[in-house]
Amino acid sequence: MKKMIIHGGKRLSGELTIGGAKNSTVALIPAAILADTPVRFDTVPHILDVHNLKIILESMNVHSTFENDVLTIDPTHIEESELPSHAIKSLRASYYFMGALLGRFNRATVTFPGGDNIGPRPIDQHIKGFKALGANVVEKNDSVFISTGTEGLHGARIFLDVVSVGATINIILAAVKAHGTTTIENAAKEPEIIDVATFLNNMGAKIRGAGTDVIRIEGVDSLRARATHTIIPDRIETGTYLSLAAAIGDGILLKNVIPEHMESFTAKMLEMGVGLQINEDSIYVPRVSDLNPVRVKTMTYPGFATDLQQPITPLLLRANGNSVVIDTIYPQRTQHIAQLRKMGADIRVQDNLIVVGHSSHLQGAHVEAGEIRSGAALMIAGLIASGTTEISRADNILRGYDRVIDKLHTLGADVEIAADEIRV
Ligand SMILES: CC(=O)N[C@H]1[C@@H](OP(=O)(O)OP(=O)(O)OC[C@H]2O[C@@H](n3ccc(=O)[nH]c3=O)[C@H](O)[C@@H]2O)O[C@H](CO)[C@@H](O)[C@@H]1O
Ligand SMILES: C=C(OP(=O)(O)O)C(=O)O
Repeated sequence: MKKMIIHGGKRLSGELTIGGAKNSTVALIPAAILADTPVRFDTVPHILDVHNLKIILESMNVHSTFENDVLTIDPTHIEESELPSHAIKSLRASYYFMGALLGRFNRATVTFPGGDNIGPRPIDQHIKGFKALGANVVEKNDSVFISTGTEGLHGARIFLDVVSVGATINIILAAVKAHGTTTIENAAKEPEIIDVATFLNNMGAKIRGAGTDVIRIEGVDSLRARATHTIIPDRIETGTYLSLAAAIGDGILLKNVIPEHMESFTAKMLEMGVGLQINEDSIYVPRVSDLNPVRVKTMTYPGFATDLQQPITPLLLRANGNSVVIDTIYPQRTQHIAQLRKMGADIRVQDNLIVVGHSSHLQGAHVEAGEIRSGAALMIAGLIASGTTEISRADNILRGYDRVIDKLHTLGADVEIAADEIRV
């Protein structure tokens, strides 16, 4: 494990370019094994999740190369094999190998995924979808065994009881080569789902309605890549830097942004009084003086993303009054609270709400990144704080933030990654 060391209190300025979306990338890489040709992705983020997905691919004799933001994957010699449980456990999205292997081989054995510790994360809707497509699913000894008879998967109508990004994508991956038509109702609408559907459609898949709550998939026999797929910009990385820029910036320009994906977040910042300049594919954040407190309630897309409730918190600490945060997706996603309090933040849980009060001074401290987005919140708080902040378990940040140290240096931050002390 690594630690992030921040010497805070410096105003930051300049410009940076947002990377490809982590939550698209971690679905696109498993989706690549459905292809009968090599595939290429551009603007791939340099994150630990990609590194671990490459290890999983390699275990199946799927070679990949990653150079200059371009990831090339050759699944033409894929072999069924036992997937490395350490890599599978390192990220949540390894569950996409269930749908992708099922689509490719009509069977899959995958260890239960790992990922962020943000409260219960069942996968019952994924399993319900696989079963509806005709698969037999057995959960045993921390693994999920999925198989079909010789006839393979067939199309089905699936109504999701819970709106789930992962279940929606996993069912698409399984259904894309199934016999007949699959309909997913009450599907999730996140932009990353459209990105995955676009990639598959450009290879010959027939997926309609991605981005709405009804998705129709007509199964096809073969998928062949014809062009490089450019991954959409990461809206969570964008929101994190927007928060950082408003909290401690003297003028910061974020490039490679899709402003339509950011509306719930930018609307909240405008409500706070941040004079954002929103352009076609960039957003400029000027220096901010007074900030209004706001209420943040996380919802499925296009609502305010759960993955941004922690990154916006350091900005809420600067508002002139009490803000309130309610996470309806992951109510237990509160690891940042105790850590921010160590830095002198006025943040507490009250009647199931997170109340964030005005905190005029933050002091550097030893804190722990229990998960990716609490890590992002601590990183911003550390940049604001006087003195030195050491964030242990910083791998949780590196898991999903593209070249974060380089990007912070571009803005003038004093930050580095170091090996954490060995624990016995
Ligand atoms: C790799 C990836 O894309 N991760 C994102 C994805 O996670 P992930 O796809 O795992 O999250 P889901 O959209 O599935 O979860 C949404 C809600 O549904 C519940 N649920 C989900 C599946 C299921 O079978 N049963 C069930 O009850 C979950 O507990 C949660 O309360 O969407 C989350 C919600 O936007 C984000 O925080 C994650 O960053
Ligand atoms: C929860 C997240 O990631 P994952 O689903 O990969 O654990 C996140 O990106 O905030």
